[in-house]
Amino acid sequence: MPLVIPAYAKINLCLDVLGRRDDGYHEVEMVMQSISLHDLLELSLSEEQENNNMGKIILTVAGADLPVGEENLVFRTARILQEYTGCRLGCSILLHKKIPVAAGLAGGSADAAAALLGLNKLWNLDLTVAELYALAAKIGSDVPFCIKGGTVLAKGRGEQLAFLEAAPDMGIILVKPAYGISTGEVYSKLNSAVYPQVINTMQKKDITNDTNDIHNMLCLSDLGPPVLRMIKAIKSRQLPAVCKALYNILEEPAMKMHPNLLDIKNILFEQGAMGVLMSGSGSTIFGITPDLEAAHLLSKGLSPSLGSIYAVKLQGAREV
Ligand SMILES: C[C@](O)(CO)[C@H](O)COP(=O)(O)OP(=O)(O)OC[C@H]1O[C@@H](n2ccc(N)nc2=O)[C@H](O)[C@@H]1O
Ligand SMILES: Nc1ncnc2c1ncn2[C@@H]1O[C@H](COP(=O)(O)OP(=O)(O)OP(=O)(O)O)[C@@H](O)[C@H]1O
Repeated sequence: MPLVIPAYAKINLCLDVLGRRDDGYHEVEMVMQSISLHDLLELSLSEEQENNNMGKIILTVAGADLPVGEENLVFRTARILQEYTGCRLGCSILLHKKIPVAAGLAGGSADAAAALLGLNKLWNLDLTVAELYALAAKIGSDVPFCIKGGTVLAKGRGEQLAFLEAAPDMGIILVKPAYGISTGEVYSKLNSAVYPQVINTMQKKDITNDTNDIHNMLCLSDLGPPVLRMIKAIKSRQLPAVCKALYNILEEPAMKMHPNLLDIKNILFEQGAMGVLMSGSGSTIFGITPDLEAAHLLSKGLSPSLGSIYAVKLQGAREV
């Protein structure tokens, strides 16, 4: 029997950029939220070997036209785990892709996190949660969040996490236009005049994801107004307050690249969404409804010409 691990997509309820960093990334403050839309990874042991006696990594993708070698984050994650642990076992992974690609929904990152969790079990690696987080951060900025998911404050380049209380229940409608957007390109279009100072990452305290640091980050740090507003709104458990606090600084550069994103946003509002925002670096626009049923109902009023449409609910954090 293969080991089956779900890989949940995310939306960003709030995404603020504080500055440019000297390592090519941007310093961010975000509130991230897992949603029920997910890929599935089916993992089993493989006896096949490479020429150098390393176990072969065999990846098959169903449901999307994606590379199955080093360019795929799942393959790369398996290779990184072999290198880090010296494990010589191989694996066969079947990736059922449901999360649209280059959509701002962290599809590849979710798959990488699921591969970390799955291979840790399949290969009996006994890696600690702290080790999993450190490896996740090497793979991509969104990967650490995808390990547990839930409702999370993320800082740094996205890898420093503080787990928040669950957001109030809501339905989510996702509209993913036919085109995808490159994350790097959207970040690079942020007006550098707004971020004249480059942050020296060597001087930054290396915050790990252990509970004490998480506590410190929430209590002591001077969070910017957008994430503070969202955290307060979540605490209040009032959905209209959450909708009012939705914020994504990457919307403007993404909408300059693709003006039709603004049309989608307006259509979702017209159709009765309580709040609407672009997720991550796009291209998905999400709308908030009181519950899943309302999201399904709203989706029926949307033209399929807008793109792929999904009605989903929130997903809580998983036990790791
Ligand atoms: C837009 C978000 O999805 C919001 O959650 C993330 O910030 C992006 O996370 P991701 O896709 O895992 O990003 P990565 O694969 O680490 O980086 C892709 C590219 O995005 C840009 N990037 C990413 C994260 C960040 N904090 N600053 C950046 O400038 C960099 O140019 C980087 O080369
Ligand atoms: N397993 C994977 N699933 C999806 N994309 C992958 C995967 N592995 C590699 N990629 C590549 O990663 C790129 C970004 O895809 P992904 O779907 O993760 O973007 P995204 O949802 O915008 O990510 P994020 O929200 O983290 O910025 C694509 O160009 C794709 O070819």
